[in-house]
Amino acid sequence: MITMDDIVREGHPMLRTVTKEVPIPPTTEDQETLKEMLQFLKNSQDEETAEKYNLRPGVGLAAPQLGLDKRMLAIHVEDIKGKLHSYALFNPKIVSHSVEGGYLSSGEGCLSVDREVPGIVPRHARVTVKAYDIDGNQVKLRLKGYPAIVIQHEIDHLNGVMFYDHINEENPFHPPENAKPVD
Ligand SMILES: O=C(O)C[C@@H](Cc1ccccc1)[C@H](O)SCc1ccccc1
Ligand code: NI
Repeated sequence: MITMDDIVREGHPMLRTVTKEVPIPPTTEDQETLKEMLQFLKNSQDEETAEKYNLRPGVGLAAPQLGLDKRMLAIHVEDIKGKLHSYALFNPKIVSHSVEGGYLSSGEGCLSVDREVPGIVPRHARVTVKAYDIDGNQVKLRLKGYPAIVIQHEIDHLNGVMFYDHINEENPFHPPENAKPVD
């Protein structure tokens, strides 16, 4: 099982790498890894398991955070209406997005960053993502709200981008133009 020991931290070169597409159909090895990534998120959100294995709660995880040069990610997060968005994706791509921006008013964190970095992270309010599911089938997701923020955070990891790269240095809490808080 994946634990915090498997997650690379700031300074690791893979966190600043534009990662490689995964061959489709996926190999059994890549399928197993992606399944473990989703299971990590479920484990991290289960109080007993998280305490037993000292897991930080996570709503998303990208393969480069495990030191893997692969474009694959998992998200496991409820939206504001309580609908669960649980996805394990190969080669995700944002194919369109809203003009309107969105952000978490409390800012963001990262399992690969062992420090607080305060500030608003400007993102798109809504995104349409094309990807391949665990079986190698093409999927198209239209996400808004918190799930949209999470998948943008994870796709950033596939491109070597950290959440704090987006924070306004002069005024970290300046609300971005034409954007709304999603939480
Ligand atoms: O490091 C990661 O990629 C996982 C992040 C994902 C994240 C996405 C959007 C906004 C904040 C974080 C972790 O989930 S950070 C820990 C966490 C857990 C629950 C809720 C918010 C943050
Ligand atoms: Ni992160």
